[in-house]
Amino acid sequence: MTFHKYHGTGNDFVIIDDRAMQFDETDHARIAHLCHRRFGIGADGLMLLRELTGYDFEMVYFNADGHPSSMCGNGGRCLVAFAKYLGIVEDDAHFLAVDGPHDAQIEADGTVRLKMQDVAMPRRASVGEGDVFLHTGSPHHVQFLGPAKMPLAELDVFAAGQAIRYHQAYGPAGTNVNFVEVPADSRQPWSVRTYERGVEGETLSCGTGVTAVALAASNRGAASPVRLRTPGGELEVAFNQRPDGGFDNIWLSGPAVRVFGGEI
Ligand SMILES: N[C@H](CCC[C@H](N)C(=O)O)C(=O)O
Repeated sequence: MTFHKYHGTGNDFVIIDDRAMQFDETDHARIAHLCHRRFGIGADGLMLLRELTGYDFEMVYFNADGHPSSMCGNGGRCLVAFAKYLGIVEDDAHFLAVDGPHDAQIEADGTVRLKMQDVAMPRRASVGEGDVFLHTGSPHHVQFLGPAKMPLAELDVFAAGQAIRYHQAYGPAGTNVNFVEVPADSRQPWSVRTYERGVEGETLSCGTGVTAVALAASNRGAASPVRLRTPGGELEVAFNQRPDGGFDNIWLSGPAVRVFGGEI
């Protein structure tokens, strides 16, 4: 069976064209093995592209722990790029993911723009002074590091992220955790580092995470489109804020790169 390795600003994935429905999605141990950084191919997640009536394709997503999870923004962008690589789509895509339908556009330079589901108004997080929580297809806790706090580059994201991810306030499902450095000028990129649930560590970027950060930053002076700087590269989030404080017409944009392929 052929696999394809993609990354979107360093958030990386094993992708399989499973239109023939050959892959056993219940074999969580095998998925975790394929994502293992030493004993497998290595990835933050694995995705299956499958056929579905009424859509160009269906996105089936698993975290590196081998279990299915909520929406993956960078994964969705990579799967659209893969669908073009397969010749399934040209420059527009309409697919179904775990959180519902998504539209996407592929620009001439390869940038993939992914429309996200509407997002409710951010709510005060029940852990962390001043922290907020949003669900952007995946659950995200957002902590803005004020000037008095440690610089983002020096933060122990694993320890700080793990403590919030497993905090009782988030129950057994937990959450992803994003730490944000507020730029002096809100038009500059907002720097983000993310601890990802289901990877159980820091990823080089997180698409639904930077989406949560951009929307939360809109209440701190950021205006659409917001540029987000992650250790894996730069992403952009455009959005409309509704009168009720929620958000719609949300687009996550950035690169999606095919790295290599092989057989498993
Ligand atoms: N780990 C996330 C799913 C992947 C999110 C991330 N890779 C993205 O790009 O949105 C979760 O279990 O909620």
